Amino acid sequence: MPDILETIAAATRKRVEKEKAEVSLDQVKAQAEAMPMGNHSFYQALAKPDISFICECKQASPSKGQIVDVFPYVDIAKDYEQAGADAISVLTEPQWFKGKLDYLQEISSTVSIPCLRKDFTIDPYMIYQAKMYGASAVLLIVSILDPDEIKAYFELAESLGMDALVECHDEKEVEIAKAVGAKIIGVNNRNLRNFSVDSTNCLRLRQQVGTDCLFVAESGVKNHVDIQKLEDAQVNAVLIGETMMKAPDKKAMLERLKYGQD
Ligand SMILES: O=C(O)c1ccccc1NCC(=O)[C@H](O)[C@H](O)COP(=O)(O)O
Repeated sequence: MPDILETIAAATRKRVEKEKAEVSLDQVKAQAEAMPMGNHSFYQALAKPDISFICECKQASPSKGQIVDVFPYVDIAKDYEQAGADAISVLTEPQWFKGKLDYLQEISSTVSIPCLRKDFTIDPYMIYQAKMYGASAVLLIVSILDPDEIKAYFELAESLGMDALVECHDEKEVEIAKAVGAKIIGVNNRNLRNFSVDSTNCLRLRQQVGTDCLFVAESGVKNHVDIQKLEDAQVNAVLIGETMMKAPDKKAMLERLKYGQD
């Protein structure tokens, strides 16, 4: 029986085929290539000496179902920026995360910090779309791509002036990410096949990733103690979804995460 990740990847393949029938690859490619190189570097936003915060805009997820009922995504993104987020992750997957490419376009044209297109990239078409809709970076999940695809997609993103967050979950995937020359490696604490979250996963893989590339810790981050452990492990950035989405006051939550209770 296919697991959720395979199910989402298969649904994404179908979705992309439908989108290609509406707007051809040639059209998307021409539009993406005609766009200027972006002003907001995802890599630079994560490379500062202190830990960087990537705050996520998502209404739902497969593991949590509906996270928030009301989803004023542009206001949420503006709040993230004002609260001091370094980058914003925007879910564009429609079925399980209730995301949209339009959200990416509206958010990226409103804020002045880089936006990541958070989706299940399985086709170059999605990378051209990401550029068209204002992304500064795309997500490449190692477990749904083969190494040649990761390398080709990573190079395509760079040729369009974007970065790639190459996401891993275990040692084998980190080896693959390093071998293709990933410049930003994310380690997900969430096992995307069974939803279990182990907050020690990124700490365990920190050394293996090394310091030649940036390291992003993903999922399950709840409080200042979690952040302190990541800082101690010299993690460059942290990607936080549910905790930020559920916080009524984004600025207060980001301050609590950074500095602890006041
Ligand atoms: O979150 C899920 O249920 C999920 C299931 C299958 C594939 C991907 C999934 N989530 C993507 C993510 O990893 C998170 O959106 C991201 O890292 C933020 O996690 P969190 O802070 O725990 O919301």
